[in-house]
Amino acid sequence: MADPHAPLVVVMGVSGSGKSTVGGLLAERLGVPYAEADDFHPPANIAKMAAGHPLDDTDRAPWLDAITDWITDRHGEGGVVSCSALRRRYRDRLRAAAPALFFVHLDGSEELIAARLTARMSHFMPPGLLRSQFDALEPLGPDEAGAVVAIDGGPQQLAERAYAALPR
Ligand SMILES: Nc1ncnc2c1ncn2[C@@H]1O[C@H](COP(=O)(O)OP(=O)(O)O)[C@@H](O)[C@H]1O
Ligand SMILES: O=C(O)[C@H](O)[C@@H](O)[C@H](O)[C@H](O)COP(=O)(O)O
Repeated sequence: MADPHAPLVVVMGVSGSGKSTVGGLLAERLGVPYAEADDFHPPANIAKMAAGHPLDDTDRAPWLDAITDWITDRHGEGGVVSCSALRRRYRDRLRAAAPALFFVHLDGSEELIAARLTARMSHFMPPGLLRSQFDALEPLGPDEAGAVVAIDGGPQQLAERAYAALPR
């Protein structure tokens, strides 16, 4: 039976902030399924980013729709999805699928994230797009259910910080 208290969490932040790493560990800790937002992009979006161009709202629409469907399916069952969710209106869209959706924003300096991105191997996202991600980023508003987690620390430590930040 569905657990009405099963947490449904979006791990958000700019490219390279650690969403996939921390999201996977958090899902394990919670014992709920994990989804990687990059898997929801149409191939054209991946090609555009790989070619060094930031996505716009039109590109992101089908991607957000697909993530919204995943969240709708997990509503009442719990789950963790990594998704940059940079703009408030993107988060509003995701939240419409599950009003109790909780956002964990992985927050760190551009310098630290650029260093991690540059070291990351075999990924389509060029580090040169990081500035555009910070430009698009709208931090969580005071009326949004969520928490900011600082990314200075190892993956397990950050997953514990994220876990501790979830509503009880
Ligand atoms: N807490 C951390 N400490 C050091 N390196 C990290 C940490 N979290 C993630 N990384 C590394 O930084 C890079 C970006 O992390 P990733 O999870 O892919 O970020 P995102 O999903 O937000 O793009 C990867 O190479 C990952 O192994
Ligand atoms: O909306 C966007 O501009 C993209 O979705 C972007 O935010 C996302 O971060 C990329 O898919 C790169 O993937 P990583 O975040 O895993 O680097």
